[in-house]
Amino acid sequence: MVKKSKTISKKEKSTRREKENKKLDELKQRIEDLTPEEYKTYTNFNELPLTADLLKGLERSGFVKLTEIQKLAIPECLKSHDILAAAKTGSGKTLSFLIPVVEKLIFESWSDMDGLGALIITPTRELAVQIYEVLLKIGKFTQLSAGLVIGGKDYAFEKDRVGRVNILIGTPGRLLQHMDESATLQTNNLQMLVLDEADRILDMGFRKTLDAILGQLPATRQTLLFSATQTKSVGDLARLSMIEPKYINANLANGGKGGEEMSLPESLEQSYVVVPLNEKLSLLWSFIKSHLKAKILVFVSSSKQVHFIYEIFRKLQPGIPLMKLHGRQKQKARLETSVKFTQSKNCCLFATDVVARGLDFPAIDWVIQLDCPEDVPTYIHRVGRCARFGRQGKSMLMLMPSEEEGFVSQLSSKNVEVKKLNIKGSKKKNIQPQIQSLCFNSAELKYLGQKAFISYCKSVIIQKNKAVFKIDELPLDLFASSLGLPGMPKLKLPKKTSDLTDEARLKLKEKKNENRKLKSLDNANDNGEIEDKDKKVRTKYDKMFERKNQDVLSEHYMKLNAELKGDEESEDDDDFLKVKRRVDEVKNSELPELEINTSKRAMKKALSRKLTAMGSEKGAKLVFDDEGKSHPVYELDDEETFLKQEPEKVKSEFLLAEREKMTMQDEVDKGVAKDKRAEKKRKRKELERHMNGDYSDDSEDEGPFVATLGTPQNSDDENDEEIPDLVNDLEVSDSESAEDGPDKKKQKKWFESDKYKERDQEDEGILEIEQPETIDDLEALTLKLME
Ligand SMILES: Nc1ncnc2c1ncn2[C@@H]1O[C@H](COP(=O)(O)OP(=O)(O)OP(=O)(O)O)[C@@H](O)[C@H]1O
Repeated sequence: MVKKSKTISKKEKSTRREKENKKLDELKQRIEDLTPEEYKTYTNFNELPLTADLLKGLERSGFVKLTEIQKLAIPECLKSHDILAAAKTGSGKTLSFLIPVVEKLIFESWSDMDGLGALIITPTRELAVQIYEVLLKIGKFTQLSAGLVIGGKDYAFEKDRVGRVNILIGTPGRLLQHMDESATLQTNNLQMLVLDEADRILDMGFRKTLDAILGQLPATRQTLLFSATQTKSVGDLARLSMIEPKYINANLANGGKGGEEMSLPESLEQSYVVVPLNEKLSLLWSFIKSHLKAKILVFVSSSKQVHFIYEIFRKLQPGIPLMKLHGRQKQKARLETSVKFTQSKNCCLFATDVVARGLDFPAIDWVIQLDCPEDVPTYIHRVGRCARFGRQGKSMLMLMPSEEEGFVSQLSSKNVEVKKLNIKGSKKKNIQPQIQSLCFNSAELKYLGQKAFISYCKSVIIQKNKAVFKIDELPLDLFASSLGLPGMPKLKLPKKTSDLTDEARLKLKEKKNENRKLKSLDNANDNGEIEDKDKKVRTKYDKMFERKNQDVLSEHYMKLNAELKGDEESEDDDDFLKVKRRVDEVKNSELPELEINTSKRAMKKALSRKLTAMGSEKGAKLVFDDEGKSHPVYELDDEETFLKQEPEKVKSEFLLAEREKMTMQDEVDKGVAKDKRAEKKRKRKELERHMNGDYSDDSEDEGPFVATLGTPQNSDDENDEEIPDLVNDLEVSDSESAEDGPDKKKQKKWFESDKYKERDQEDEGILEIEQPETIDDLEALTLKLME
């Protein structure tokens, strides 16, 4: 039997269109007539004058009741006002701007021909992904297309498609890159600009990039600014060309704690402890060990610290899954960690402030701040990662004695009351010896520790808030020991930390946020591809020698590197915080081994020898008497001097030092023995292979050395240093791109998977869609949304 296809006549079509237009006109009228008195009484989304397609998307996504900020902001945004909105963390700001964005374009009957209609800018990639996910869910039944400017696709692919989306979400650097480079991206028709976490985007670090973006947008657009901590700077508003903006503060409306602008959820329990810098890691360890069933988010100041703590704790095995997330990771790793952390019930994530803003991880039990945040807004955003949308959550801030007074008073001046906790001595376990032992046995860990030390010092020095951050009062030598370092890395600190001018600080922030890919586009070819002129295979050791701040690695490597580089000055531009160089001491005799043989195995052997040498007895120090005879130093001490040194103390110190040496030597011996066993095994296998007539090259086989020195993450993160901060590649899809794009196969396959089951629903052909888990999922979902 031939199925009759239902064709719609032209007349039917135009009647349908007329009906739709009539409905839209009615809605527009309702919006115009809507008064605050009226909308303040609303409780559900369906009371708002919203289009049926969007209401359906909201309902299917489980959004029924309005939150305070949604009730107040959505009607005013729909009325086309410029908006400055503030509301507590986790109170539903995302929907407050996404709903008006979608509605605005529907009211304007926006189509692919109209180009970019709305631009949503976020400070971090993870936040952009989250907003994109929410948009896909609620916009499922609309005809609009959306694009996400984030990692993984090649530039030419993006360039073609970026011009065909209606709503674009991204981070400032990558957006600007597309505005500058993609001819298809036309912004002159833009209706709406949204800055989520506006104060962060407007802050000094993003200033130049944002100004360049704003310069390309039409002034007639509507502008929405959302954050938990809002700017009211007149200068900022002028920069954004906002016209008589409406201030909406949901915190004041529902009487948040203290009626403050920066109030926090009532369900959040906040506390702080006072702990010296050198005891922080031990305290963190003890905390984690006593909360193995919790979901914990730990904030530290820098990527290097995250990396180091993660590696150390991983080796010490606390008994809870550990993760790390920071801006120097590859985009893929960042997204994978976000997904994993979202899904985990008990785990501990070490992160930088890249996670502090806007990210919505479900059910975090504890937010721990290992390092003091730069200001109160940052504190609020960090603790706001838990106790979201009515859930319970706890936070603990670690303050050093020198920070306590300053920061606690700054918190209370903003009505943020934090309870002081005293940790019982018995609850604390000192893990310094274990960290020292780990660093002693691993040059890589020691290197990470040194980098972590420098990054932390740098993060303190660049702070403006001198009532809290006082580098001169920190026990830096003890801190270095707590990171397992044999001594303090040699830092050249500015004479007075106040020497750092605002301009220097601004430069540093800008440098931190700058899109290195954008910068490198200067060297791009016509397709926008960046050509690596010196492309060659780089070994782990090449990377080691290419690292910035080489000097902290060890004197041995430092000397080698200086010689190899012909004593060039490093390009490290941290001119206020430089490590002193000692290149003059290099001897040629030290070079041949590395110059000639850099195969992995040879390097492993060399390092193993180095470790052995480090553990072995050093030559004894001798002094010479008048007759030229040598004696051990202690022999020549007279009794009086000897007694002055408190013999008992000297004896116990000597015994302790010897015991430590023996423990360390034992570890080294074990390592050497293991190496030898592995080498024997390799030789035996090689012999067997040769006997079987196999003479293939085996120079790249992985031996035990890799297992001792590095970790899979390490090698990743070495690359990370090279990776642009905002490597965001676009994932845009529309029906056309799905037909002809290179990813067609992949997308098709994705739709065939049982994740996205099509379900016939009488007249609508509704898609039942599970939560997307990967970027590919998202991409395909976008496609479906636009079909
Ligand atoms: N009306 C609603 N009904 C049910 N859940 C909601 C509603 N609005 C938001 N949520 C949920 O509340 C959580 C927090 O929302 P959202 O991320 O928008 O908060 P936010 O105010 O932007 O937080 P932050 O200041 O940290 O960025 C999300 O999981 C979201 O799905």
